Amino acid sequence: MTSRTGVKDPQSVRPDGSRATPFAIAGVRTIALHNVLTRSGVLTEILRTDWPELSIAPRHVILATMNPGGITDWHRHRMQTDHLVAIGGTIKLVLWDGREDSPTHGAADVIRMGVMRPLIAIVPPGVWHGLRNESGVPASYLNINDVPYDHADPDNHRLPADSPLPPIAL
Ligand SMILES: Cc1cn([C@H]2C[C@H](O)[C@@H](COP(=O)(O)OP(=O)(O)O[C@H]3O[C@H](C)C(=O)[C@H](O)[C@H]3O)O2)c(=O)[nH]c1=O
Repeated sequence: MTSRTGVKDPQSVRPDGSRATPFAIAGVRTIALHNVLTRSGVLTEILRTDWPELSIAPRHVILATMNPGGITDWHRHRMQTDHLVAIGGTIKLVLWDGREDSPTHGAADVIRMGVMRPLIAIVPPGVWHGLRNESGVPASYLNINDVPYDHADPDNHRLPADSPLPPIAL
């Protein structure tokens, strides 16, 4: 209930800036990336196959650019595990667990992605997800995954961006 004193903030981050709470959806996680200041600018390692946190063999990489305010459909994959990395602009990634056999079925999460605090957001198969470009400029991301895209039989199932089914808005 809202009182005249307002609603107190819960803890959202730890003193080191990491998330204070685990993700609600089983299997959703992030890998922190690190910017290195160089003589000429900034350098960021995006992915190394010798990282122990990496649980896929990367086999397909796409670069996608979203227009300012652009939004994708809700979609999910049967086989591929998306590894999403924002490389320009600010992107809101919204996730909803549609896996009937999941212990967190119905749960939702939000991950904000941008180059200021780079990360890999990992989306397991079966988890509905959609992206919104929250910045006023084009926003780009890489999707690194483990199943080469099949043009004749795409591993994509969709709901409209404004579907009333998810418990959370894109
Ligand atoms: C993924 C892909 C797509 N395409 C073609 C097929 C369509 O004509 C067009 C757009 O693809 P799609 O409608 O799948 O794009 P989004 O809905 O933005 O979704 C994409 O970005 C989100 C975050 C995802 O997780 C998907 O894996 C990825 O498909 O590019 C290709 O030619 N090659 C490819 O590898």
